[in-house]
Amino acid sequence: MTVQASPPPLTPRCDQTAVWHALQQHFQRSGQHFDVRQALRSDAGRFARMALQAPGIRADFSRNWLDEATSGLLNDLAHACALPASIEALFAGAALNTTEQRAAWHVLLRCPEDFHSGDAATDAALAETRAAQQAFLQFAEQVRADASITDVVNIGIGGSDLGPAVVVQALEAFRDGDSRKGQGKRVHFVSNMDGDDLGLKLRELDPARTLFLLASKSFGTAETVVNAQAARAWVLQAHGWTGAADAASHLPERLPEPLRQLIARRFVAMTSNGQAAQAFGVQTIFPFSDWVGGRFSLWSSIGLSIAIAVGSAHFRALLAGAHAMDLHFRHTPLARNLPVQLALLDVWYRNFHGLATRCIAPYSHGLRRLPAYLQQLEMESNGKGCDSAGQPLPIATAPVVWGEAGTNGQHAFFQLIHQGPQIIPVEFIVVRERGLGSDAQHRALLANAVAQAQALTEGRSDGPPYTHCPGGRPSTMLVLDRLDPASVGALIALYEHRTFVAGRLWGINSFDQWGVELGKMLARHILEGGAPSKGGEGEGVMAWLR
Ligand SMILES: O=P(O)(O)OC[C@H]1O[C@](O)(CO)[C@@H](O)[C@@H]1O
Repeated sequence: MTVQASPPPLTPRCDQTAVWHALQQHFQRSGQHFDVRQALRSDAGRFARMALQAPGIRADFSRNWLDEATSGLLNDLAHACALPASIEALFAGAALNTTEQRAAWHVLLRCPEDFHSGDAATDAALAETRAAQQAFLQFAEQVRADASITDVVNIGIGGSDLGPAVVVQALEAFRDGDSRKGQGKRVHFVSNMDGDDLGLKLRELDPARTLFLLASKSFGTAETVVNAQAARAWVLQAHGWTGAADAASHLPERLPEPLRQLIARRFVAMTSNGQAAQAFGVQTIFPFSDWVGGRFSLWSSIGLSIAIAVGSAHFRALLAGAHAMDLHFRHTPLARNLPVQLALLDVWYRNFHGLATRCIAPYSHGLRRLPAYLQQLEMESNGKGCDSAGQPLPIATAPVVWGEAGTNGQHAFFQLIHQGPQIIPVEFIVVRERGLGSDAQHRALLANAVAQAQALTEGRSDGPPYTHCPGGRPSTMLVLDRLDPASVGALIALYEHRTFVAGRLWGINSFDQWGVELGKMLARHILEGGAPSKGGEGEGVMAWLR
């Protein structure tokens, strides 16, 4: 559905406010010399004062380079940038994606059944959204009940892969039954254009028992189209197709009726471009609105793989968790608002301390792909060099986000974080309740997370110099009570809102991705036989690849 979205509010960019200059002075005077180790030692109330609570998640900010003066100024900055107006604009469905004149209205997808906005256009969008949701959730239940299907393969990339993949992995414990006994579905994700991604999966699959979910907002993304075509060819060949192997020969109008029906049974699509999906041969299509951005789409029919894996009730619980975070974000004063405080910390570290990266360390096997998901969410949204008015930005924007599940990261890159010369803020994510392991295993895992945070702050100065760790290094700890649908929903919504807030402060349109488009355009050109750009290394490399 396309809605006539109102224009976004014109809010000041952070570096154009008077508070920015006050922050610069504060940084010069004292902010840059802040000693978190000293702050923790001298202030017994620091942890309690700096702890924040949001639905399903608690956050310890006390190990950050923040004092009251800094926090006060950062909160002033948020007000000076009219952040509350931006938050309202997000919820009102304003056209925040200015280059594409679209709203970024993913919050609407998680509104509970009984929610009425009181605004006719919003209620109409809600009604359409609910009908679409009902349809794909019903289908998910049908698939779950269909013993003839053992495997489901989601083919998509970027937001049409990472969001659902992270959630399915995180909620593995909620995927009922053993698929080998016909009690649940194995859910696979294929994204890479490299044929080995799909090829290796297909080796394990039975074409008569596999359902393909084609996840693509545009239904034009090269990786997804190529993989979908390869999957269609595989299904056709397995069912006796001896015709030509090229994709054009597999279009529905070229297939005999039984094979056309076969493709319609084996492939469904979640897309905003139903026409292209139909042309491919899909008949079961779950649409979603153009105001759902790719990296914010797991709440829409793009989340079908999640609903098949864990069931529609758990999918609704995921939405409810995200909605609870939406309410926190919309209604909590900025100083206690978790997404806002995380985004302000990003501004403080990136723009004042010059810290170029942030490490994500989920101490949870279920959340091991979260760093990859956040890379797209944060870097595709806020990795921009000009503001929404088209002006080049004189300030840094999104940090490089990276990471790995703890404790694996401890035995890989934590050495550099402890003793290397550059400072890398770490975001620990821990889950209080254990999963499948024993109590002892879980206690050891949590002890390691806390120990890392402590080691970063306290450091070490005894022993020979090579054992010294400077300490004083910043970290934040996010604590989930348990890894369940509601808290996973809340966690992802938290990151979405944090990304949005940082983007608004930097004056960025967080909802487009023109840099990615350039690469796509050039790849198409080269594939069609066009020469790579003149004068560079491009031609030489192409010669090697021929
Ligand atoms: O869902 P689509 O249209 O296939 O797009 C996939 C992904 O490609 C991008 O457009 C660019 O990476 C993402 O924003 C999006 O999530």
